[in-house]
Amino acid sequence: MDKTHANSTCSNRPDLRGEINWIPFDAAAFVGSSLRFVSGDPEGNRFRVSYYLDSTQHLKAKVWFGPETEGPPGHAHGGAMAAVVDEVLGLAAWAAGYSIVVGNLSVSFRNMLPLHKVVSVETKVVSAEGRKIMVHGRIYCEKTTYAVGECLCITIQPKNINIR
Ligand SMILES: CCCCCCCCCCCCCCCC(=O)SCCNC(=O)CCNC(=O)[C@H](O)C(C)(C)COP(=O)(O)OP(=O)(O)OC[C@H]1O[C@@H](n2cnc3c(N)ncnc32)[C@H](O)[C@@H]1OP(=O)(O)O
Repeated sequence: MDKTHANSTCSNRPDLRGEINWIPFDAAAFVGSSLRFVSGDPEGNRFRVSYYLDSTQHLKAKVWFGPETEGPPGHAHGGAMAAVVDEVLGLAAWAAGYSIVVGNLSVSFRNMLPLHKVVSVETKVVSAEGRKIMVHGRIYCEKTTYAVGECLCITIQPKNINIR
């Protein structure tokens, strides 16, 4: 699949191509292969995820919510959306150069997310004060916002985590 061409439509097929000027970001090469819960099964029926950096170096993701993310009939479980926000916003801090774990995560669910939908996740590191890195982001497709997240990340010593 060519991930370099624009795709701004809300297809029901898991087309995870990025938008114009997004550059593929290899999360496993960057932080190791431990991120299996959300992005570790690219052929599975839970999530399928592709990561990118946009032209301003902010981390973006295209995420397909498969049938195994179901909560309300036909729609994604809130925990599934929260898991995506947790991973993508945490990874955004890593991509910005901070070795972190997530200390506190706030997720506001704004619209029900239909299963089989490809959505985008945008992120922004909004502050860095001492060990506290604040990352904001949201899950959206075109004009619809499904969830908004605020993620307080705490820096750790890299030796406290083993990369696999
Ligand atoms: C070499 C590379 C390895 C690579 C490796 C790959 C990793 C690849 C990652 C990919 C991207 C991640 C994607 C998934 C992200 C997760 O899901 S991470 C998993 C979920 N999170 C956790 O399990 C974290 C569990 N919590 C902890 O381990 C510890 O509480 C923490 C967060 C490390 C903090 O503990 P601590 O180091 O003892 O620090 P502590 O002195 O308590 O707090 C430091 C400061 O932070 C504040 N703080 C701490 N926790 C909180 C909180 N929950 N709320 C508010 N403030 C807090 C404190 O108030 C304190 O503030 P100040 O007093 O300095 O003003």
